[in-house]
Formats: sequence, C-alpha cells, structure tokens
Amino acid sequence: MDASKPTAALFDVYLRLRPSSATDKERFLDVEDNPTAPTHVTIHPPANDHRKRAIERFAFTRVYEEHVGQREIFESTGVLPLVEGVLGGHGRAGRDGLVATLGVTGSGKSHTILGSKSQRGITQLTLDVLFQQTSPYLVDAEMRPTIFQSLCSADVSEAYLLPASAYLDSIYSSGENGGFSRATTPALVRDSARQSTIYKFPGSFPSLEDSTSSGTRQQVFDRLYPSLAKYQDPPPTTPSHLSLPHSRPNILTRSIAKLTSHLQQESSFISAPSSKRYMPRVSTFPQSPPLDDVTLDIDTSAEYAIVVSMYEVYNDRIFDLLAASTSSKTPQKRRALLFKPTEQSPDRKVVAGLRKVICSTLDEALLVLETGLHERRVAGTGSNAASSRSHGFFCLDVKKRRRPANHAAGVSGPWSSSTLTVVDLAGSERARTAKTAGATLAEAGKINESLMYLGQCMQMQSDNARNSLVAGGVEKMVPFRQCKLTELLFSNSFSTHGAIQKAPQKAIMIVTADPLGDFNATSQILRYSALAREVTVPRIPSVTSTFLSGAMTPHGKNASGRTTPSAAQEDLEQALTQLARLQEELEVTQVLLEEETFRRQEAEASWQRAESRIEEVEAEIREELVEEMEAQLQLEQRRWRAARDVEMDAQDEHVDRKLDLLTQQMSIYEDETAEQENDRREELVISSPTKMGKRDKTVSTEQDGFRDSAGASALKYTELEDENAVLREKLASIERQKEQMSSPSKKVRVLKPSRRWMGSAGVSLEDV
Ligand SMILES: Nc1ncnc2c1ncn2[C@@H]1O[C@H](COP(=O)(O)OP(=O)(O)OP(=O)(O)O)[C@@H](O)[C@H]1O
Repeated sequence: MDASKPTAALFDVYLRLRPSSATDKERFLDVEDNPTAPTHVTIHPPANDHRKRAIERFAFTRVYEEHVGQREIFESTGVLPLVEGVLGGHGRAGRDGLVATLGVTGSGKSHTILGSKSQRGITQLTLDVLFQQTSPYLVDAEMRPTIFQSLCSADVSEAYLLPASAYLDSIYSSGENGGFSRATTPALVRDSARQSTIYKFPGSFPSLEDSTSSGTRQQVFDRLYPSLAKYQDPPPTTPSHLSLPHSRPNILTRSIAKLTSHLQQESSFISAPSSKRYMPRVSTFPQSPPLDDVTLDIDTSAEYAIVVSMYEVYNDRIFDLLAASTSSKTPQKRRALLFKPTEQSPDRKVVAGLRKVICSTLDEALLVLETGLHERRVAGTGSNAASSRSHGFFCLDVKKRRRPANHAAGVSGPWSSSTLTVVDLAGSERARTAKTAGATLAEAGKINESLMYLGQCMQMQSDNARNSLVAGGVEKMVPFRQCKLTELLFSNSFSTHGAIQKAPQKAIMIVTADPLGDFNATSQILRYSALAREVTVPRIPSVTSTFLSGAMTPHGKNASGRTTPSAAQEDLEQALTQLARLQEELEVTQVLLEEETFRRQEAEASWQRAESRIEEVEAEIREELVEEMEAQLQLEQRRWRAARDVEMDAQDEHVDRKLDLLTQQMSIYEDETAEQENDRREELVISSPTKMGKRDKTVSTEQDGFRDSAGASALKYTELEDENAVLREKLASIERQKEQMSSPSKKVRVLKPSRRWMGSAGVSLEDV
C-alpha cells in the first residue's frame, strides 16, 4: 500500500493523533513502527465488538503521533510550500492553497488550526510567516488612496475592502456601547454563566479585562502594541463606525459608507439569539511556538498587500464573520452570501460580497482574526465544551504586483491575487455521544450531512487515485457540487479554461483522531479520508480462521515482506471490505434517520403551533369584524335619528306657524267687535231727549245693523270652528305620530307647540 500521494489525488492527507485525556479507555489505533516518518495506522475493533469487524490498515501521506507539537505540524505537513506558492516566486504568479482539518468532534481540529491560549495554530503561524516575508515589500493602502483604490478595483469578488485601522476602530471604539457581538447557539444562551468561562473559543486569549487594573492594562497594552495605540481612543465627535485614525482619502469614506449601508440592508437570516456584548480588545497573543528562522522564496521585485477575510458555512449557508462586527446590541439579521461567478471572475466561483480587511502588521491581522472568531458559532456539547457548530474559513489573500523601479515616475503592474484558505471544519458527531438536542442537534444534522458529502468526495478522489495507477483505469467525477462545503473545498482544485487561466489549488487535509476516542466515528472518517486502505487480518469467527488457515497455505511473501494473500483470502478480504462499506453506509443512514425523525417531530410541532395560531387569528378577526359591524350599525342609527329629528322639527315649525296665524286672526276679530260695541254705547249716552224719537229710530236701525253684523260674526265663527276642527284633526294625527316615537326627548318636543300656542286667548292646545 503506497502512501505517497498519487497524481490524481486532490489533497495530501495527513493524520494527527491527539493526546487523550481518557485513561480508562482501550486504545484501538496503532501507528506503524517507523521512527522517522510513519505513514500507516492500524485499527482494531473493540474486544467486545459484536459485529466482528476486520482489522483495517490505512495509509496517509504522513502520520503524526500524540507528542508532535504545533510547529512540527506546521512545517512538515506542507503548509510552508503552500505559503510560498501563494506568495509566488520571482516572476511567477501565486497559486491558491488550502489547508483543512477533518475529524470527529473533540479530536483536535480547532487546536491544530487555531491553537489554544498558549499555543499558536496553523493560521497564526501562517500569518506570522506571511508578514515576516513580505513586510519590507508591503504597500501602505491606508495612507495612499491610489493604492487602496487600485486594490479595491482589482478585487474580483465584489468585496468591501477597508484598512485594518478603520475596521478595528469600528469594533473597539464602539465597545462601550456593546458594539460587538458573538452569534451564539441556543445552547450558549441557555447557559450564559458557563459561556463566559468555558466557551472561550480556542484562539481567544486572555484579555486585559481579565487581568489587571485599567492603568496597568493600558501600560501593558502600550508596551505590547505601540503601533496599535492609535486605535484606543477614537475622536469622540465622529460616529464610531465611521471613525478613521488619520486623515482619510475620500475613497475610504465612500467605501465605508457603502459598507455600512450594505449592512443596514442585510435581511434574510435571523441569527440565533445572540448575546450582543462588549468584546474587550485582546491584550496578548501567544508567541509559542516561535518561528523566526523561516526563509521562503519571495519575489523581491514585487510589492504586496495582505488581505484577511473570514466566513463560516452554517446550515449549508455562507455568512461573513467580519460583517456583523458593527452590529448593535439587538440581534442582527445575517445575510447569507453567494458562492458564484462574478463579472470580473466569470469562469471561477468566488464568495461574493465579503468584507475584506487590508492588514499592515501581524498584530492587526491577529486582532481581525480574533474578532471573526468571536463571531463564529460554538456550543458546548457532551463531546466538546467549545464545539464548532459551523465550518470556519479563514482566507488570507496575497495581492502582488510589479513594483516600479522608480517610485516617482514608474508605473506599477496590475495586481494579481492568490488565496491561502485555512479551514476548520466542524466535527462529525453522534447525537447519542454528543447528547445534543434541539437546535444543536439540528446543526449536527447539517454538519454530518455535509461531512458525508465530503466523505464521498474524498472517497472518490482516492478511488480515482488508485485507478490512475492502473492502466485503462477510469477517473470518475468528484461529486463536489452536492453542498456548499464541498463546493468551497473542491471547486478550485481543477484548472480553469476560461479567460483567466489559473493553476488548480494545492490542498492539504489534516485528519485528527483520538486513538482512545469513539471507534465507530473515527474508523468511519479514516476509511474515507485515507489515501489507501486495506483489510489485513480479518478478525472473524474461528470457522473463517479455520477456512483461512486451510486456504492460505503456503503463504508467499511480497517485496515488502508482507504476507501475500491466497485467492480465498482475497475474496474474503473483498467481502469484508464490502461489508465494512455497507456497515458504514448503514451507520450514516442511521444517523440521517435520527436526524430526519427529529426534523419531522420539529415540523409536526411547528405545524401544530401554526394551526393553533391560525385559530387564534381567526377568532381575533371574527371579534374585530363583529365590533366593526356594531359600530357601523350604531352610526347608521344615529344618522337615521338625526334625519328624523330634522323632519319632525320642520313639521312642528309648520304647525306652529299655522297656529300663530289662527291666533292672530282670532284676536283681530275680537278687537273689532269690542270697538264697535263701545262706539254704539257712547252714541246712545250723548244724544238729547228731543232726539229720543229719532234715537229710537236710530236704535232700531242700529239694532237691525247689529243683527246683520252678528249674523256675519256667527258665520265667521262657524268658519273658524270648522277650521279649528281641521287643525285639531291635524294636531291629533301629529300627536299620534309623536306617540309612536319612543325617545323621551321627543316627548318634550311634542309639548313645545302647546306652550307656544298659549296666546292672548289663553287657550291651550289641549283645550282646542
Ligand atoms: N494535540 C493536542 N494537544 C493538546 N490539546 C489538544 C490537542 N488536540 C486537542 N486538544 C484539546 O482538546 C480539546 C478539544 O479540541 P478541539 O476543540 O480542537 O476539537 P475539535 O476537533 O475542533 O472539536 P469540534 O469539532 O467539536 O469543534 C481542546 O481543549 C483542545 O485544546
């Protein structure tokens, strides 16, 4: 079994074993006896294994045992050649590189990639080397707007570039106002007390807040980071997220404004309940292991810029880890980014719209890294107190261009860009071991699913690698488009044939394993990640052993001194391999089934919640409608009553006028009659006795006249009587109408005319 990477393999695969804390467990993994560079491991199923699984042997590019430290891993896994490739030698364009870790949860992936409180990981060591090598040739994008502008326009990924000083200001200057956030999973939110202690992400280092008084803290900071002192006290008049440490070119302001407006528009994914809290500025970074003596082949005729960006793949969606840093205290919506070809990169997919930070020093880059890590999702599970719940991608873009011979007059070449991507994958885990539930279990489902697809791709690459060694062997397509994770990891592994010719990336996979950990989970990962695999000595029942012992004699030996299996043993091994593969698939299916069951239960519960909500809403709407209709009805009643009152008033007025007229006529008649009577009496008293005869005559004549006028009066009276009768009838009908009205106010109104009618005759309406 050859451990060297065949040409068709997309990754060099290394295995790193972690020192185990468990002492009571049986070791199931042995490293081959090779003191210089072991490449093979053997796994033995546990003694009580009821499945009677075979002993399996796996080949890797190199195996690192428990005692191997961070620096050796960094130097001998081929990360340095990757860094060299990204920098691009003299006259050469850079080449993309990728380092990823893969393993069961708690096996040491984050430790390898991001280090711990006292040890640097691959990411920090890589940054150290990058800055060491390029610092004499780094451009100052902050102070030279034209350079900043040229970097912005050369970036093909529609990114939002900004200098580290502006980015760090946007975070730390708003710290007192709770300007920084860390997206947490519900597990973290539930246990906020533990969060502050246990859940410190590897790579987070003790803060100034943890240690000393503020005065001493300031001194420590100033001593450690004299170059960063300018970030400490932002000008109070400038809004914190826009403040820049020096006079800034317009392009910067515009870029930041564009960035903040872009952030305000973000709206598609609500992050899990987030503990928005102040993130203290990190005071000290670990210096171990030291790395001062590294020399790489670097193009001294070029100038460089180092740009850092970070994102995570969470639930199969991409989220920028540097974008949420200016968020407020309230939970922010996070916008998922797309992995797509852009206008400037039509034949190569890129994560579009990331925030990228141009760093001038190692400290700046480490601070930026720290802020991104703070945003990444971690949660405590039964297997790991700070388990990564997303796949973290840390991208170090190295921009390079030809430096003009004469700075004043010369013209710089165009920028080219290569990226070294360091990936900390989330670990596969079994719900039973990890004791996860709810959202954390759902996350685990997505993690396992994406790792299963990754496993299929890795399996395919090793099959292809084997086939490439056989004449006529067919190379199959690596199915990397099944999920975001595999797309991101593999799509740069193939050459592009479009306008921009780019060499495929060089990639390294570091598989981590705990030799005393979970046998099933570890063996599954080793099976699909190993470059080669063989089932050596079947650990099967005595019947098979008997069969084997008969079939295998005489044993031959091959060149390496290993036993050459007989045909029967070969068949048996093939069958066992097949069996192991089927078992593997069965396990994956079981895990998926568990997850699907959980999802179904969740869906059912949410369906029920939705149904009861619908009922509630329906009842609310009904109630609202009834209220609305009642209000409408009352309004209509009021309107009708008002109209009726107007009508009644008009009628009352009409009757009043008639009655007034009648009263006036009657009083005129009464006054005339009384006057005539008086006149006649006066005439009788004044006239003399000689005139008595004459008077008698006159009286009789007057009596006749009076009789005539009395007749006329009686006629007039009859007429009036008739008219009165008509009016009485009218009045009676009006009263009847009024009686029909129920309102007491109406009754008052009905009485009004009778009072008004009480005129000089002193006769009330009732009397009439
Ligand atoms: N080689 C090592 N030396 C010392 N400590 C280690 C090593 N590997 C891992 N550890 C410790 O083991 C614990 C778990 O490791 P780590 O968080 O790196 O696991 P992981 O594989 O990233 O887990 P997950 O997938 O859940 O995120 C950490 O406390 C880490 O410091």
